Amino acid sequence: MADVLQVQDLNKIYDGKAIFQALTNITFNVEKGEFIGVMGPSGSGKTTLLNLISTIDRPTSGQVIVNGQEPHKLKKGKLAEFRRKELGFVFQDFNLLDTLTLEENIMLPLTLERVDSGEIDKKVQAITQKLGIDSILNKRTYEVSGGQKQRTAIARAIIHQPFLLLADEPTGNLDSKSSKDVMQTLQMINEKDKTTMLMVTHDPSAASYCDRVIFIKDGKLYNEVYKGTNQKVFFQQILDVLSMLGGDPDDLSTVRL
Ligand SMILES: Nc1ncnc2c1ncn2[C@@H]1O[C@H](COP(=O)(O)OP(=O)(O)OP(=O)(O)O)[C@@H](O)[C@H]1O
Repeated sequence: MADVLQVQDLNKIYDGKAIFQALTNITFNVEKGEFIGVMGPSGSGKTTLLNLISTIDRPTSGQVIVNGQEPHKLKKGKLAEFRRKELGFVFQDFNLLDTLTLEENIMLPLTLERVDSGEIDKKVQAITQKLGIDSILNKRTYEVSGGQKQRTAIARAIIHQPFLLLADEPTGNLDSKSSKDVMQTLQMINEKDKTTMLMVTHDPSAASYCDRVIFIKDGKLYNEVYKGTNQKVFFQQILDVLSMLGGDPDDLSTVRL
C-alpha cells in the first residue's frame, strides 16, 4: 500500500520568551486507509504534531507530505484550498455553530464551496443516514446530546470527502457510551470510505479502535503498537505502553474498561 502521509524528520522549536523544542526528529509513514492514534503524556507534543500535519502551524524543519504534496510549501491561497479540500477536522469541543441547525452545520463546507443545492441535499441525506442523525437535522446544537453533536461534527468533517481526517481528542467531552458510539462511527467511516485518519487521544479505549497507535514522549517517538485481530488485546497493549511511558497519573483518568 502506498504511504499517503509522510512525516519526515519533523522538528518544532517554539521560539518565544523561552526557546522550547516541542518535537525532535519525528518520522513515520501512514498508509492509505490507515487509522492512526497518537498518544503520550500531557505536554509530550501531540497537539503540536497535529498542528503541523494540519498546517495550522509550521515546522522548524522537516517535511509533511500529504498525498504527494507538501502543503507547507504552498502559497497562502493554495494552502487554504488544500485545507478545505483535502483535510477534515474533528475537535474535542465539536466546534459547531450554535445559531445554525445541525443540517446547516453539516452542509457548511459545501455551501462555502458553492456546490449545487440538489447535490448538497443528496450528500447530507446519505451521510446523516449513515451516521444515524438524519431524524434530528432540524435541531440546534443545544437540543442534542454530546454524542449527537460529535456525530454531526464528523458528518461536517467528511461531507467533502477529505483525503485525511484529523481528530483532536474527539471523545474528550463525552461519557463512555457516547465515546464508544463516536469511535464506532469513526471506525465505520474508516472501513467503508477508506478515509485515512489520525487521532490524538488520551483515552486508551478510544485508541483501541485504531489500526496502530504511535506514542510520543518528550517530543520524540517512543513506541508504536499495531492492532492484531483482537481489540481487547490491543487495549491491554496500549495500557502497557502507557504505564511504561509514565507521566501524569491524571492522563489515565479517562481510562474506561
Ligand atoms: N505556542 C507555544 N509556545 C511555547 N511552547 C509551547 C507552545 N505550544 C505548546 N508548547 C509547549 O510544547 C510542549 C508540547 O505541547 P503540546 O500542546 O503539543 O502537548 P500535548 O501532548 O498535546 O499536551 P496535552 O495532552 O496536555 O494537550 C509543551 O511543553 C507545551 O508547553
